[in-house]
Amino acid sequence: MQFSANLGFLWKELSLPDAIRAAKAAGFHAVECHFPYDTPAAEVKAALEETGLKMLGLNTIPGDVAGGEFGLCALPGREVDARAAIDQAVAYAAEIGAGAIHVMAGKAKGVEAQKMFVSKLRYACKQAAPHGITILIEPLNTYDVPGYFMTTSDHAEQIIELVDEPNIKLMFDCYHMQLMQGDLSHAIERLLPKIGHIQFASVPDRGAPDHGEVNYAHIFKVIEGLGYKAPVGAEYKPTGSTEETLDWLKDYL
Ligand SMILES: O=C(O)C(=O)[C@@H](O)CO
Ligand SMILES: [Mg+2]
Repeated sequence: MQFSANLGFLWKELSLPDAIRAAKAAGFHAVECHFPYDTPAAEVKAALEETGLKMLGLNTIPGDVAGGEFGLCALPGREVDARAAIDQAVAYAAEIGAGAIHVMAGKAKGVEAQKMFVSKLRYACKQAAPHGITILIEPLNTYDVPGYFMTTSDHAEQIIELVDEPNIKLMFDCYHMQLMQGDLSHAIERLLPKIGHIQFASVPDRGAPDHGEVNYAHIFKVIEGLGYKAPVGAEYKPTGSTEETLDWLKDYL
């Protein structure tokens, strides 16, 4: 098994380049992040080159989070902002050699939101394809993000079918999926051909994967047994320092 450190949550107190270095020192095989845009891409690229780690993915901007937004690309009427968010993510990802972009839908419901999201995803796929970048969509749980457009893997599959582009995939976050639907082992097996990235955290507290209602030693065996080789994303919120939460990783180094 290989693991990616999600630097949106791990080593959050460090600058992004230093967080990349910390992930390398801890033994992670790759990194991923949420919103890298305050850090010049050249600095991130230099840290990736120095450590030899790949940035697996980043997100489109969430919009006005303090004002309740969490993504723009399914919001009817926000065409210009959504395209700008996608253009920004593609330019940044291309510069640092990132493999994927999570296009964040936002909080919206209904037919117009669905039309908006599908059309923005087609746009994102087309912009990303020349750079070899995958577009990811991620259902989020309704406890953490009430009102988010997409909350189940069934809905994500429907969107992927409607978009109908070769470079759109599902971000299967075990944390969200356990909260929304459970049955993780079967779901991962069934959805595997559509999965572009897997993430994990304990449930329900979104901590390290060594406690809570999901047995990740088992889930990692399932993933490995299915022949999934890409690094799986540790996207959890450390209590205290990140290093203190990494005992689980030592079993795989
Ligand atoms: O919240 C998550 O889970 C993510 O993976 C993020 O990309 C969205 O904030
Ligand atoms: Mg996630």
